[in-house]
Amino acid sequence: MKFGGTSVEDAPAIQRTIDIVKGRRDRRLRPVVVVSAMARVTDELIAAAQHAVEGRLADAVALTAALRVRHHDVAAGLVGRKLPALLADLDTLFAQLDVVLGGINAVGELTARTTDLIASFGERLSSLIVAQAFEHRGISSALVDARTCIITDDRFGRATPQPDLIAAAAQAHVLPLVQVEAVPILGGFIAATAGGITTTLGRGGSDYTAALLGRALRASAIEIWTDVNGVMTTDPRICPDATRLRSISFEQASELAYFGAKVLHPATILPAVETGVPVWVLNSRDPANEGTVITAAPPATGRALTSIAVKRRLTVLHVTSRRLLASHGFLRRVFEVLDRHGASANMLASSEVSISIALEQTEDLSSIVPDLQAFADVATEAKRALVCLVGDFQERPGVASRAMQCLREIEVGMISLGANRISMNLLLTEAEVDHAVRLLHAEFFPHNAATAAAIPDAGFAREHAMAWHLV
Ligand SMILES: Nc1ncnc2c1ncn2[C@@H]1O[C@H](COP(=O)(O)OP(=O)(O)O)[C@@H](O)[C@H]1O
Ligand SMILES: N[C@@H](CC(=O)OP(=O)(O)O)C(=O)O
Repeated sequence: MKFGGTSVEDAPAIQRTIDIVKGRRDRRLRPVVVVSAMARVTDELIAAAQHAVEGRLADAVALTAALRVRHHDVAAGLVGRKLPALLADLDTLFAQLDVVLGGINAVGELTARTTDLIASFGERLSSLIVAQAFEHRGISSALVDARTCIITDDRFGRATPQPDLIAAAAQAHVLPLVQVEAVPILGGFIAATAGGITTTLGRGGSDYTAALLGRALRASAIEIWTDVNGVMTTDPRICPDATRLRSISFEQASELAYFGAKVLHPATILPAVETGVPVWVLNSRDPANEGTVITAAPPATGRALTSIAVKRRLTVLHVTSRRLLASHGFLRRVFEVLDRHGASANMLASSEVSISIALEQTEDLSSIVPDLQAFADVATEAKRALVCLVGDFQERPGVASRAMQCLREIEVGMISLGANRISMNLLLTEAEVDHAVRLLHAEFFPHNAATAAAIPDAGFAREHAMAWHLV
């Protein structure tokens, strides 16, 4: 069971989280709990590191002081007499954090490795509080440092998990607790190399931690508890009339997650696909809601589209070969550059002598562009966003033309269709993307509330949610 930042953001949220876990235990299930940092904490830790490296140590320390007050306040609402000991443990972590920030400031350098160390404090703090809060509620639990279980390579910032090492570590550190009916509590997102250096799984990576542990422990379900009723027809922050999907396939959910549906980390699905374990997305503010179940073969919905995702902060590189004809080998050279920088293209369009590539703004563009300019002309367009329409494009051939007709007044910079049977991607400016999503959502989900009620329930949802257990 993974509880995201919003599910542990304050004392009432943590109490709701404990109620949900207790509900599972009352049904004789044996949960393992993964928690994220409290909402917005990871962003603030990274901002503090940025202040420190840019010479503003006072601003960095002011941010950590505010985080300290917030964590103290949350702890005060949860643990009764054990509060002084918990505050002392929290302060030990805050003191370590300030030492690292001081080091960043002194050296004037912030590496990916140090950023991971700084970011790790969010989950280390939240898991400490949550574990104590469980104890205070009389639920036997144990804090497990995720860095002893989630072993990765040393690709700091987005490390790659090592499944065999994770399986062995989870069997050694987590399973014995489950067997004595204690609830293991781990921070998500954080990990370590086999040599013990702190890494992270990339932003939003707590979902991935839960899925990795689920596979390692052969759990019979992975539950992602968040602040919405499940995977929706689009981001409800863009379209408040978005509705919950009762079920969705691994394949479609993975596409949505990769192309920006923040509700799920893109890698979460992989361990579940390998073991065939269902992934549930559930609302910790409304635990009675059935949520969304992600499985290999969900029931058909009869809808043309399943959902619409948005990925922002993209930059397009228009790369044109200087040899106008016979540019044999040109694409190979372009991809070699991307490969060298570990950059992956979110979207591509090509002609004989040119290729347009949408990359995440965070890629190392200041190195990629000069490397391409060694053999090509490069023009860039920043502030682009990708809209990903997910559905069954093979069964419903008219979807693409309907989408384009609907966006006739919006400039679409690139289109990608046909790479698979389940998605179509459109590239727009960031300024127009919300409007475009609202138009598309109104077109494909016109009477959303009414249609949702009319779709037959997956039927197995509630029963299935109650039936999982560790095998
Ligand atoms: N298709 C979608 N379905 C549901 N939520 C979505 C979707 N796309 C984006 N979101 C956003 O994802 C948010 C949940 O993700 P996140 O903020 O990371 O939660 P948590 O803190 O629980 O990990 C929702 O509040 C919603 O705004
Ligand atoms: N705290 C990390 C990991 C995470 O998964 O968070 P959340 O579950 O709140 O998206 C982040 O902000 O990236």
